[in-house]
Amino acid sequence: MRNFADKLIEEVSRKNSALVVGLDPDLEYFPDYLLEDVDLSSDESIADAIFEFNRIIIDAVADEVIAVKPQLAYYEVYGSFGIQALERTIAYARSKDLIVINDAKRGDIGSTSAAYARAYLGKGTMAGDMVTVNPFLGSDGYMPFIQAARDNNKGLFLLLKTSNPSSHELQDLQLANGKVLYDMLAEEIEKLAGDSAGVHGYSYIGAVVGGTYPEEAAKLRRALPHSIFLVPGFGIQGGRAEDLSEFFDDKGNGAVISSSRGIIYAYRNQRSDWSRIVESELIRYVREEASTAKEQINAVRFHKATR
Ligand SMILES: O=c1ccn([C@@H]2O[C@H](COP(=O)(O)O)[C@@H](O)[C@H]2O)c(=O)[nH]1
Repeated sequence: MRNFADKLIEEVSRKNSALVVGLDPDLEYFPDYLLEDVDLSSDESIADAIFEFNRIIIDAVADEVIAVKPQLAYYEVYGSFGIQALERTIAYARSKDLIVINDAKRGDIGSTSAAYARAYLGKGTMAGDMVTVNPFLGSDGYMPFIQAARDNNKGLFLLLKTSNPSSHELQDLQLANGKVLYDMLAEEIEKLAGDSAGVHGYSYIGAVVGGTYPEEAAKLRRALPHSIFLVPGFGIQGGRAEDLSEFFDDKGNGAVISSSRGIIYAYRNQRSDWSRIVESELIRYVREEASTAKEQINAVRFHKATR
């Protein structure tokens, strides 16, 4: 049966891109022209600037990426106006035929997870197509997301091996049965994903695997043949393009690579006077960076496929 992973894989193929752009809007890195008329004491005014920034980024990269990944923290910080900026961003991305992955990292006791799942995988204005889920409360914490994804033909990514430097502190813990925690979780995910594979062989139940951990990714790729990996950590966090082949399968499928700051603030690496750039320059730097990232990813994804 077709599922959301099929749609994701077909979009990667249609656009020849496995790149996701993260929308982590931070005023500190906005060019001056975007802040000229902003009242920095007003969350409403800031939220308008955030949406405007996102709109420009989406227009700049829409042909180069398959999805946007709003990081919810950057919207929640501005309260209800921030949430409105998120809702407008989601609607705008959808109008450009982009998949929306809400990076929410939600997870709670079952009843609360069910409410989160309705919010992010239901039909409301904050709902995207996929959501990141924290599975560390156990199966009653993540099953409501799986049910909601199945019922609404959407998808999710369970945190498995995250990109941050201290992810080993808990995720790599050796258990009494001799297994490592993330390997154990991978076994649980595969039981669910193996039963819900779509026509391209992948489930709508994916996993987050950090681009900073290619060795672990190689092992997890074998353990999870039915789960698409959402791979953050590429670029600014140190994940290297040449290591990304470990995240893909032999057909060049099975992973989407996310980059936030490296793309949306690309102008900061190009110009020491970046704060003074005008809109046409912002668009050019961001588009060029997205195009470069897409090509770098394609080089390794297809390299593995033909090896
Ligand atoms: O393991 C994880 C899970 C999520 N993230 C999120 O992705 C972006 C990364 O931003 P960059 O600017 O590309 O470093 C950010 O929103 C994180 O919260 C992650 O980095 N690692």
